[in-house]
Amino acid sequence: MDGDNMNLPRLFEDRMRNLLGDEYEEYLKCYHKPYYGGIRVNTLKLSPEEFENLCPFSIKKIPWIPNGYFYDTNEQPARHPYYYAGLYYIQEPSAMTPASLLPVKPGEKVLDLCAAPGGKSTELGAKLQGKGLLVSNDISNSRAKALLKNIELFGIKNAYVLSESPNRLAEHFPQYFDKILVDAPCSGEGMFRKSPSIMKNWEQYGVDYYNKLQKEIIIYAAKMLKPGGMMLYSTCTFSPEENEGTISYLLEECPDIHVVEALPSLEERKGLGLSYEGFDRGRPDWVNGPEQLKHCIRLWPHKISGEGHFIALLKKEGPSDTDKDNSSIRGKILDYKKGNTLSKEAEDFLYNLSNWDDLISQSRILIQKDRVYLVPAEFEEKQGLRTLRQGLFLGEMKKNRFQPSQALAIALKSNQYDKLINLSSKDQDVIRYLKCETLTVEKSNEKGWQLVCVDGYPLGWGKLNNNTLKNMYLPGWRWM
Ligand SMILES: C[S@@+](CC[C@H](N)C(=O)[O-])C[C@H]1O[C@@H](n2cnc3c(N)ncnc32)[C@H](O)[C@@H]1O
Repeated sequence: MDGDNMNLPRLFEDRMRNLLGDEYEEYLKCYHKPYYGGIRVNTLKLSPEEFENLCPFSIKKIPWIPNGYFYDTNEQPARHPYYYAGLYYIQEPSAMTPASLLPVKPGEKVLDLCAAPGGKSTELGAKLQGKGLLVSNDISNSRAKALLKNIELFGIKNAYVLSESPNRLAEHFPQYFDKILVDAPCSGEGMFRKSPSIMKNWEQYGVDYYNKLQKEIIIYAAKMLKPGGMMLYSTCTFSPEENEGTISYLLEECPDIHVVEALPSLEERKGLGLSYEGFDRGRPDWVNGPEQLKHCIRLWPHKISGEGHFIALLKKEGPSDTDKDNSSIRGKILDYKKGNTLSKEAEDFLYNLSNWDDLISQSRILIQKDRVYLVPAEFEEKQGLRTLRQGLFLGEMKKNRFQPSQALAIALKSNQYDKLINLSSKDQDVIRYLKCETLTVEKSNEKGWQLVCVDGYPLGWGKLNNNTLKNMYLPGWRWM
């Protein structure tokens, strides 16, 4: 068996043969197997059990991800209204592993340094359950826009989306974060099967180019980690230089950081109903590095049902904060610019949402010009950072009207707003709504803003006048 019909770079083949020895033939067979599609449930909106009952596709549990499923790749989960309701993220199964193994607790300050398009940030945000702070960053502004959309679609309220270089962030956030994820740019060897075009990039830049970048990034990340904090480094590549090599470099530069065990104990696994069968360990011998690299995790496509990943969980020495749930922080109306206050219409709209008190007990209101935001109470405003989003954009005050935002609609639960238009996912009107068309509805006596839902999950706003629903769905998100 060989990978010839994949046209793998010759140098890559030689390197892999060298690394894998007897296993190399097994590894090559993967290039002739179908791709594994994965769906990860958004636990901000529903539980895995609720999703299993609702799911219109045939799915099977991913053994190592509590909220992850394989789906039949003949199906198109991105072409379903539930996708537009933010009920799940479509993600390759091994790429679900890093965020699932970083032990994030509600109330913590979490950084995702290389976050776009958000595959891991959306899970970190879900783990925070609306409490604490998520800073999601990507150096690329265009990629950060895709990240922003996914953060909003997931209904994450307590996120800042930034587009900065790691060194600028490190200047602003010294020893600030409880948890950091560094899903580093890499040579992408684990992506060759799914996206053969990545091979050209590999040949052009090579392993050394990325390794230099990774070493820079991980040192800046280490500077932003609190004593006692934890950082998870991951790549989707196999080369030892970019994996054990980067971690070995970090351990030398930062002697207060150590690799720790990332997988739950056998007993915990049983309790959680999870299995890590096929997971391999890091290889200190490949980089002449310290024994602790054995705690790293290697996912190989010939050993698990996924494309492959490298993961290292790291801890900085120092006391860990055990209970971070900061629900005691009381909310207050915070107006950064004196003289700007909520209009009566905005106040009426927002204070009439059920559980509004709960929302602002974790957050503060920020008004900038006519735009109203709910920002995490934990965050101190940082001047001069390229910011795509600060907390949850609630809406805009326009003369004597308040226009609620798409982000607010999708962050709400249907029981938080009393004027609902709830469509069935089988009703063609759902697609018409998502295509931004005007709908005719039977409800005629409730003028004004309506929250349009699919099977009880919010999609966006509409404005009702008699039987006509003016479509207020965000045009940039519409069904194409
Ligand atoms: C592997 S991808 C991240 C994927 C993302 N974590 C996810 O799960 O959707 C790596 C990201 O690093 C970003 N990147 C590239 N160079 C960087 C740098 N010098 N500093 C920070 N991020 C960088 C890229 O724009 C890219 O989005």
